Amino acid sequence: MPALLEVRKLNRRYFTGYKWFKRQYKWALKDISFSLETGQTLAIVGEAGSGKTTLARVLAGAETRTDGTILYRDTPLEKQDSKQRCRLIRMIFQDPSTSLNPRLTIGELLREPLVFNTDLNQSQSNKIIEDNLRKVGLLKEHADFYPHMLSLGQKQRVAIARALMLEPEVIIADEALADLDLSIRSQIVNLLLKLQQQLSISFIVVSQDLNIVRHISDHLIVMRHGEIVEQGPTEQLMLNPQHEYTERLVKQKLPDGKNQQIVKSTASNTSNH
Ligand SMILES: Nc1ncnc2c1ncn2[C@@H]1O[C@H](COP(=O)(O)OP(=O)(O)OP(=O)(O)O)[C@@H](O)[C@H]1O
Repeated sequence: MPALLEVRKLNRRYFTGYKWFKRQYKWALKDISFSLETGQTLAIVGEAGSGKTTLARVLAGAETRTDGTILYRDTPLEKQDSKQRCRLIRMIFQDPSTSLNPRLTIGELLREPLVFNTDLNQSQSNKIIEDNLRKVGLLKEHADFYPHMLSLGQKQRVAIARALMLEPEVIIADEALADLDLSIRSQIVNLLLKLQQQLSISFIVVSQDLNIVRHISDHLIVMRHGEIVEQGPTEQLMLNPQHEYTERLVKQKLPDGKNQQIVKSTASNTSNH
């Protein structure tokens, strides 16, 4: 069975200007290869500037790649039509306060992806909006609210509902939990795990927070200067890092990590994290 997503030798460079009349480039991604299975969570970690966001954006189609291949079930992603591709991979951003248009109600924000990508009528769309608000723990009445009327945690739930609207197979969360306080963050982690169990969604989670990463991910990619320095099962990488950089990262961000059990949580056992 082919992987849901397989990424082979992905590169992204940015033009940075001229030096002695020669074009100069910055390589944000160098020969990135990995695969993602259905219902699994892949976490991408690394210091600032290591290429995590660029990778997330290239995968989501928000950024072009310089070269390399992305296969969706053995077929190049670009062979999917653009609507199909939009449905396949959705993205959630760090700050819902800026990613949600303040002039639109929650209902209008959730309706947008349906309007652009489906032929559903008003009442069919209303039903999907209501269903997805419920799935993320909000009420159907929230459809009439504006973003500023919601807490940060509720806004991030709306962002998740918006990502769910087209029934994607992959959701990419770029530091989507970073701005939330600890208890709200636990609730959102729990929600993501519950959605994954119910809907078999695969997640790609970009995070600097190794505490979150170890609870949420099955596989881990460690990036540095645009390259993958190490990848493998999360537990294995955190308990027995092979690369000096991974070891340093684990020691730095998870000082007592090696003494703690590192397993992906299920929705039912995360309530006290
Ligand atoms: N549009 C661009 N033009 C030129 N360079 C860019 C551009 N976008 C990103 N870069 C560079 O590519 C590298 C990777 O950036 P990226 O934002 O992907 O890193 P990151 O790991 O997500 O960092 P952070 O954790 O700070 O978000 C950085 O050196 C950055 O300066």
